[in-house]
Amino acid sequence: NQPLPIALVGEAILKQQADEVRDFDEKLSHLASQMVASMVEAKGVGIAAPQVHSPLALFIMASRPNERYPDAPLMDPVVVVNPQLLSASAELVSGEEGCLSVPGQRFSIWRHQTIVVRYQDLAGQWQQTELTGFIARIFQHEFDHLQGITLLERSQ
Ligand SMILES: O=C(NO)N[C@@H](Cc1ccccc1)C(=O)O
Ligand SMILES: [Zn+2]
Repeated sequence: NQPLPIALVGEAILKQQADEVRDFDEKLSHLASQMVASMVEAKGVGIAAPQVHSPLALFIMASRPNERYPDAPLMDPVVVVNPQLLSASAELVSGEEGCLSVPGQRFSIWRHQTIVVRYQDLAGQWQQTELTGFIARIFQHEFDHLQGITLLERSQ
């Protein structure tokens, strides 16, 4: 799973609405593993398929403490397919975000503190869970990418 080139803000792929994933096959699993390799190489804690030039509704969340995010909570990497945002707290929280498509910059972004989400895993099984804090932040950031939105459109 060779790392893939990461699209930079301004490229059309980052402005598109991602397509629903329909085939839960080995190609999908291979793309997910290439995304993980690309994210790890870039020291990221998340990455969305459009960022590796694939307009699919698919992203990785993999919060872990590293030099870019020393306070990030540790979680097992999660592959999120065809995500839906079911509900979001009225409470918003401002926090620092980076984006692998906007290298070397940080932005203060408002996000919902808590969200309830539904998505499919690589086997196509539906999962539903509540996320909060930094992991909810990563989900919202990646979910934006699938709608063609980057943090530049969100920065206060
Ligand atoms: O660009 C991406 N993902 O799209 N990667 C971001 C993910 C992220 C999201 C929210 C807060 C911090 C970090 C990164 O810096 O690893
Ligand atoms: Zn991003």
